[in-house]
Amino acid sequence: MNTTPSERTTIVCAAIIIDQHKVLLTLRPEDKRLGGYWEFPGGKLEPGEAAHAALHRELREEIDIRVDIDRLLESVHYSYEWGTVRIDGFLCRLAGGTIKHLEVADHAWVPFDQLDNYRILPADKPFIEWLKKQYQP
Ligand SMILES: Nc1nc2c([nH]c(=O)n2[C@@H]2O[C@H](COP(=O)(O)OP(=O)(O)OP(=O)(O)O)[C@@H](O)[C@H]2O)c(=O)[nH]1
Repeated sequence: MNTTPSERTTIVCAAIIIDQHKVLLTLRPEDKRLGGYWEFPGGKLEPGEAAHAALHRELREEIDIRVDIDRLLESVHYSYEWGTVRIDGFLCRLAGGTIKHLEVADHAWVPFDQLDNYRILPADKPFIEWLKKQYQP
């Protein structure tokens, strides 16, 4: 049976958490696919799971924080050699907790004008470009 492109797309939620003109990036562990790249915390939706619920779950599992979700910034489609992802990037504010490295190798609060210094997953480019536009020297 043929599958449509949407059936082959992995849906991922990502939290773009902004605090005092800095954004939170997390470092993927070396033993994961695309290890060593920086990304926004988040992950794959489980079957039947809503995006907001997935985001809260992933943030608890990966770094043990809580957020308030403001809005969906953008859905980005990107094809890696192993498959296509749709990343739903949500603008968020920190609501509680202290960051722990439960499933990440490191974290950084990055000023928008220093994002180019980080090796970030290529799919995240539209989010990065949007953040850089928010920086007004
Ligand atoms: N969390 C996250 N994933 C991203 C981003 N950008 C991006 O391309 N991805 C891709 O989306 C997928 C998310 O998978 P993941 O490995 O983080 O999710 P997960 O924790 O649920 O997966 P796992 O249970 O297989 O370990 C990965 O293929 C990752 O490369 C991003 O900014 N944040």
